[in-house]
Amino acid sequence: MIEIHNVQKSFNGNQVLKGITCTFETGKCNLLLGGSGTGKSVLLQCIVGLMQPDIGSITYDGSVFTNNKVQIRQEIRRKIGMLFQGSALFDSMTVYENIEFPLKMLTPEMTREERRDRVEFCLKRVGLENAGNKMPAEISGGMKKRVGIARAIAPNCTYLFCDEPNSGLDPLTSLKIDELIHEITHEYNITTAIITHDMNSVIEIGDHIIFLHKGQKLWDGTKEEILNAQVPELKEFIFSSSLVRAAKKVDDESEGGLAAITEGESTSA
Ligand SMILES: Nc1ncnc2c1ncn2[C@@H]1O[C@H](COP(=O)(O)OP(=O)(O)OP(=O)(O)O)[C@@H](O)[C@H]1O
Repeated sequence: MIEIHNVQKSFNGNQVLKGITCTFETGKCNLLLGGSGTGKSVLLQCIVGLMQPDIGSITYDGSVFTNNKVQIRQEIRRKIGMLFQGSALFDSMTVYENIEFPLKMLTPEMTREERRDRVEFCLKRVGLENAGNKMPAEISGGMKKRVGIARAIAPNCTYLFCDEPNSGLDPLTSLKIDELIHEITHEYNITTAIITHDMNSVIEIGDHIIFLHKGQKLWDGTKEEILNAQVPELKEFIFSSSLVRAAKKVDDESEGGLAAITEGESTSA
């Protein structure tokens, strides 16, 4: 579990994070939801140590991360896997080499054969067992995300951070990437945090959702609870989604629209 307590961050007098307190639960997809400019990326950067909060604390499974000794921060960092928005693969390396890269960096004690077994396992787990020799330029956006996921989990990460994993993908590919992240999270009991403003993802994989608005946490709960949340800013955000509006229309006209979605029946599409 990652515990975030009263995290504040300002830039030149502009307070971007106004005292965020929340938890990312173990073995769950924790979604950081909110509109543009609400501070999701800044919060994520503070959590992984790319940025220092002005005030507040971040604790990983009981180990304090903020302002702790370099060695302890490095130990925590080694357990973090990142899936970047644009996948951020190394263009000059093959898919195999991209996935092997963090193993070489983080686990120098592994033999070449052990690395090969791990890379092949991860490639298989993300459904790319035949793509190891391809270059990033030769594969689709969805495949690149899969490689990014394989690279993130290769060193057996305990924590997985995904920055808008669906950006640039068509709806069906987005759904498959969401499902893959969700499966891996539950299978390996990873604490996963996902930045998103996609209501589809909320409905598909939102085990725990944290809604940010103007640098504040206004609500958190599950995907089953979110449609009944009585927070005006959250309601406005939810019903700005055309998917939810369409489902509500069905709900109003008959039975089962929104309920059907929250029960996951939309995945059959
Ligand atoms: N390094 C920085 N220096 C100054 N201001 C920054 C910096 N990083 C972020 N900001 C500001 O912080 C605010 C929140 O930005 P952030 O990127 O966290 O939003 P977001 O919720 O992730 O938005 P989006 O969904 O559009 O990516 C913005 O006003 C942004 O301009």
